[in-house]
Amino acid sequence: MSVPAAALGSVRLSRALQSRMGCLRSLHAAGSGSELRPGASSVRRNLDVQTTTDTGRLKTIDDLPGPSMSSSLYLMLFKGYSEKSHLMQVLQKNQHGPIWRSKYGSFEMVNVASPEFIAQVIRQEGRYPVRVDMSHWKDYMDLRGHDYGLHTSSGTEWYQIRKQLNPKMLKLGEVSVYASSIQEVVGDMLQRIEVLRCRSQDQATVPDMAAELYKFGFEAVSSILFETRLGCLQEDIPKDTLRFIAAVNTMLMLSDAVLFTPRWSRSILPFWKRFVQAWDVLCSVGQKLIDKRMAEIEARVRSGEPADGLYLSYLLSSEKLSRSQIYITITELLVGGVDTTSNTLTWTLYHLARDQRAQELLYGEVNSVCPNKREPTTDDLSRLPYLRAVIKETLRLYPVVPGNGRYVTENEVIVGDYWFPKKTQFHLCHFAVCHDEAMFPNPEEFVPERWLRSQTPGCPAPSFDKPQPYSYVPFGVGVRACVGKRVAEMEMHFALSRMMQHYKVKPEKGAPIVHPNTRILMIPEKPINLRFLPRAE
Ligand code: HEM
Repeated sequence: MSVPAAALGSVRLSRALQSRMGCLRSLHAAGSGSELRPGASSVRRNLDVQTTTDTGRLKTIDDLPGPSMSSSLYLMLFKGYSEKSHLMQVLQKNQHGPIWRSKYGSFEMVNVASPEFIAQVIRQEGRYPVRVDMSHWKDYMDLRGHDYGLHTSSGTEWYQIRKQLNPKMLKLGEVSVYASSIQEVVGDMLQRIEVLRCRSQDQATVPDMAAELYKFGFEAVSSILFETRLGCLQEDIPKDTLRFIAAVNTMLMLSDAVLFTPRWSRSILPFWKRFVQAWDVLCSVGQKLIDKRMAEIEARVRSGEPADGLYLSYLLSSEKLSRSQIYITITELLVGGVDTTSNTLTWTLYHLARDQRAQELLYGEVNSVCPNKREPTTDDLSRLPYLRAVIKETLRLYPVVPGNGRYVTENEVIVGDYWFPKKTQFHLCHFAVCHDEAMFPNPEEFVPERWLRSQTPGCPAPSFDKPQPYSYVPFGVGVRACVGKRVAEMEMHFALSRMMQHYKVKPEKGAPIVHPNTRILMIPEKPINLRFLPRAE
């Protein structure tokens, strides 16, 4: 399953993007050509960027290099890049340099693939940044009279929601209240791994780890957002939970198809109808869970008991968001928070299984901080630098959202010696930067040590320079960066440390090398089966 490009801001050079050109409204103000080319000095005022040109004049989008539409289509249709848009970033950066233009009919976008240029876009993104138009999600919300949530809203409306969510999602001290819920889910996942491996022929292999970790991701984030357990990790998953999972899947799967096809075709083609049905299930199950929790809180308050709770209780009790804003916000948080963490964990295990040296270093570190398989606490996590480095390195190799977007509406933007009018769509090519030899030596190798700043027992002394700012932004950057970052990290850190305590992970015999495909998120191109060998008590 994948999260829609627009939802996570992944503006891909792919089939999705070509098709999107018909759906996104024209991104440039009329006449963005040479008649708008300003003198450098007038535009540089108020802009926090350093730009110089030989002529003293800034260039425009028309001066940018870039592939023709036909050559991009050729790469995608005949050269196998349709699911490898992350590699297309690298290819086109090598061909055109760190800034280039892509044109698909009337849809244009500016790709930037250096830390400096990403920084320049972000510094000029404005107070209320927008990733990309989410018109198809908004159409659904409008159809049903729902409010817009975090992904869909913009301007002050987005800011009003985001302001309420940040304190309980991004403050380290605050997110530690979710630790026990996450640990409970991790415990269930370990039990499931045990059942699956014992059931396998060799008493070790768990097939398709991505699918198993998806269930973990769904359960973990739901346990925080809905303050309830959905049973995703049970042998018999409850019917309503299956409907819920299927609805998230269908909605995301159809999201691009709905965006690709013109509005007039919605009554003829099946996509829109099924998209609406999926959203309806998603919203109704979500709403049912929220209402149930609300009734429980009210009953506790009536009987004089404290209404302690996690995230939902906080939102409900703060009364800063309307009930309908809460419904949609929680649902959108869920949509953003499942396969991002589960795919990252899958890639982490894939690499550790193939790199026993790194796995043993990690095991040694976890074991020294939490001996005898003691469950790590949030305090322990701060004493596990190698654990954090392993996750960081995985997100460098496989930034699960490989390209981010900024549709800058508030400002004109200067990048390098180019000037862009308001309403320019930028594509921040994070994957290309993370795989740039100049930023990260031996970029294709899995080297967690490059993230260590102090000596870790058993590890070589750190010999890597601190990464350049903006060269590593897997959670996005700026005020619109991922709101679930801290929760995601906690989930991944607890899950990985406890898996290491209990098992040595190895690849299946003769396991193939698995490369990523980008279907909006970077997912394994084929199932990853792993052997779990219990560690001695
Ligand atoms: C490995 C895990 C994750 C990664 C790599 C990731 C990455 C991202 C990225 C790149 C963005 C776009 C940020 C930008 O535009 O600058 C984003 C946005 C978002 N993410 Fe995550 N994410 C992860 C986990 C989560 C989780 C667990 C949740 C929910 C609990 C979540 C909820 C969201 C939401 C709601 C947004 C939109 C924020 C807004 O528009 O204000 N993400 N994420």
